[in-house]
Amino acid sequence: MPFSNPRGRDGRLPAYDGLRSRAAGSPHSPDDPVSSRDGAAVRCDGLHRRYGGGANAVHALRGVTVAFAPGTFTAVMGPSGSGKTTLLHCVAGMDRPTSGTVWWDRTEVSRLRERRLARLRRAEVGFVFQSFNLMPAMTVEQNVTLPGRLAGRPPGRTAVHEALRQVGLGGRERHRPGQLSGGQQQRVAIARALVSHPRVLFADEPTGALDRRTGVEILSLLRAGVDEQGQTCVMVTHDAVAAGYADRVVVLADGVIVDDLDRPSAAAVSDRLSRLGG
Ligand SMILES: Nc1ncnc2c1ncn2[C@@H]1O[C@H](COP(=O)(O)OP(=O)(O)OP(=O)(O)O)[C@@H](O)[C@H]1O
Repeated sequence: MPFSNPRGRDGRLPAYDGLRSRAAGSPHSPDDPVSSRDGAAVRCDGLHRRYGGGANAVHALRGVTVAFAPGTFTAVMGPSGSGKTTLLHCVAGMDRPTSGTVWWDRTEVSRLRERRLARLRRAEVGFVFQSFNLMPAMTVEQNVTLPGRLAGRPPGRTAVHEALRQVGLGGRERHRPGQLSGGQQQRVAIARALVSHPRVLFADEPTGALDRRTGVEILSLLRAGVDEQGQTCVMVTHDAVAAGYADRVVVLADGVIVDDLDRPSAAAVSDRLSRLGG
């Protein structure tokens, strides 16, 4: 879905009011960067992911090494089937690489046993999906608290209300997802992802199911989280202009990184992708 160019003539992104007031309380604010072996919030080294075996094996990732610095917004792009979602799932601890390592700060998560990984993932990683993935029978408030409750660290009521207020949904705590628009549901998903102040927010095509205007609101919200809270965000997208909200664009093709672009224009991204056939 195409979006209008988010940057003004001065190259700046439009301001968004959401999330601003949480900056001071964030454990990952720009003044307090997450420390790690090399300063990265999350990194992976030599990541391979093979699905199946023998003649039917699919090599989705073929040696990906990439690090995401704290307080930055990265877009992951590439043709369909290039391994974007697989990379996101492996780095977010939702899938196991066949070989290679994934680090969150000083913890090598690719070595952790399932239970410990699940607990750490719920506490340290936020995930926003294209299809929102809310529980329809639960209220908005219950949806936002669910990952924390599963991790044994339920967020306080004040934190939940504050997170909802910051995504523009104050007063909707008792609504069910079915009573909200698509954009509002994605805002609930963002509040759910951010309420625990995750090390990294991963988003897989977060605007893919939304109209253009609503998509821009969601991208602005993600951008504001980076600018105002020092949130680290990694987003898979097919849209070059959506990628314009990011600081950096990592381009995948056939399971390897073929480009790593610093604040490219939408035109430069489109050109790179069209040369890849994406
Ligand atoms: N569970 C699976 N079993 C087998 N093959 C898979 C599985 N998941 C992904 N693949 C394959 O791995 C490759 C990479 O898939 P992936 O979904 O990561 O690509 P993508 O770049 O995110 O694609 P798209 O843009 O179409 O969503 C594809 O060839 C895909 O068919």
